[in-house]
Amino acid sequence: MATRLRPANKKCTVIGGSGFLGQHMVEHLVGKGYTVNVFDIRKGFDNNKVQFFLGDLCRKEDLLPALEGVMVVFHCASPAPSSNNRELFYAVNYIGTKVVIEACKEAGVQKLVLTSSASVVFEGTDIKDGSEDLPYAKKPIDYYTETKILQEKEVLSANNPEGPFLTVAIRPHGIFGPRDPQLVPILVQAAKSGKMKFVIGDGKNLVDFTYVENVVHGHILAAEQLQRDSPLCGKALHITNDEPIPFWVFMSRILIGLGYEAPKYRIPYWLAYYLAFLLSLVLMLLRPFLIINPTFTPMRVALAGTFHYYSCERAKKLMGYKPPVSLREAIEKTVESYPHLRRTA
Ligand SMILES: NC(=O)C1=CN([C@@H]2O[C@H](COP(=O)(O)OP(=O)(O)OC[C@H]3O[C@@H](n4cnc5c(N)ncnc54)[C@H](O)[C@@H]3O)[C@@H](O)[C@H]2O)C=CC1
Ligand SMILES: CC(C)CCC[C@@H](C)[C@H]1CC[C@H]2C3=C(CC[C@]12C)[C@@]1(C)CCC(=O)C[C@@H]1CC3
Repeated sequence: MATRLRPANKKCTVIGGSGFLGQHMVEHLVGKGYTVNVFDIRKGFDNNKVQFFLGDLCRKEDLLPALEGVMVVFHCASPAPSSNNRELFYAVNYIGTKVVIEACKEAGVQKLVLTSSASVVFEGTDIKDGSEDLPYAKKPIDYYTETKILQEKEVLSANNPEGPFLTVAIRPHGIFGPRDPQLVPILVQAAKSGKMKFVIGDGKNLVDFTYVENVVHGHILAAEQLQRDSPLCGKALHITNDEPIPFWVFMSRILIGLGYEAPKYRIPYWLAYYLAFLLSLVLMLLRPFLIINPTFTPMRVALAGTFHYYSCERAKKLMGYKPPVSLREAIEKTVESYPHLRRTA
């Protein structure tokens, strides 16, 4: 196994460090004795142990000051997946990532760890224990995923041990945990407005949900073990909780934990998908007059009604990954962290 980073090499930058995953990354890195720079378009929190650099990753001149003397860059910035802004996804995830690579090389950064997504291979049909060797989706489920594919390809092909500039992509799936602005808040909002009554499909489809601290652990392991001649160089690695769970069991545990009822009726998958598709067409036609962001989108129905879980054998074998937090503990910690979303009478 490769040697760990020496203290002198422990200066890093977290691009997207104000976001959900980014903030957890920063806390763990500081706890492990790293000197941490945060680069983001917004300041998401206060911490006098880290240095903030505010700017747009699409601008090299904004990035360069945040990369001075830095050995490792973690790139976990992206526009929110629920956004409809195609131009923004392309500009930030694809063009912006090329700028990140250029800036890293210019600043002498030696390692780039990208937060990719396991969804880069998902086309809306079942994936069971999928490995990293599955081909990229030819028809990605949305534009966010299309640009995550372009981004990952850029980062992995930039790997150049001679540089040395070493790259690796971490592919988590369904990240959840304290302070997540997406999964639990959207679920609770849907429950509050009476929309969480139906299980889509037969409820048996297994999905990976990954606790944020396990995702952080996977990133830090990869950074520390990314060395010239390491088998991690230029590779993508799934990082999951390694405990796939039926989608609706997971959702029900969160809902019940927060005092809401679990969905109890069934709707066939194809019916839910076509209803969501029809709704999205109607809302598209209405867009010049009225903007509504629906809870049920074809993409969410596909995520809720199909099997999609991934093998993390490669991460186990190549870097000794083992999720530190079990799913049971992760759900408990998550539920406890949202007292403000708990049902009141
Ligand atoms: N949340 C999830 O379930 C999953 C997320 N991912 C990936 O993990 C990464 C982190 O996601 P989250 O923390 O959930 O998202 P987030 O939205 O909480 O954080 C993203 C951060 O990127 C920043 N950002 C966006 N555009 C920027 C720009 N042009 N310049 C500088 N900073 C910019 C935002 O201000 C935000 O702080 C993303 O790359 C996402 O694609 C992958 C798999 C699953
Ligand atoms: C209303 C319900 C049908 C579902 C509510 C929960 C959803 C908001 C989440 C369930 C699976 C999640 C997920 C993502 C976002 C939030 C969910 C759709 C991602 C799309 C986030 C970005 C990725 O890279 C992939 C994720 C897959 C799972």
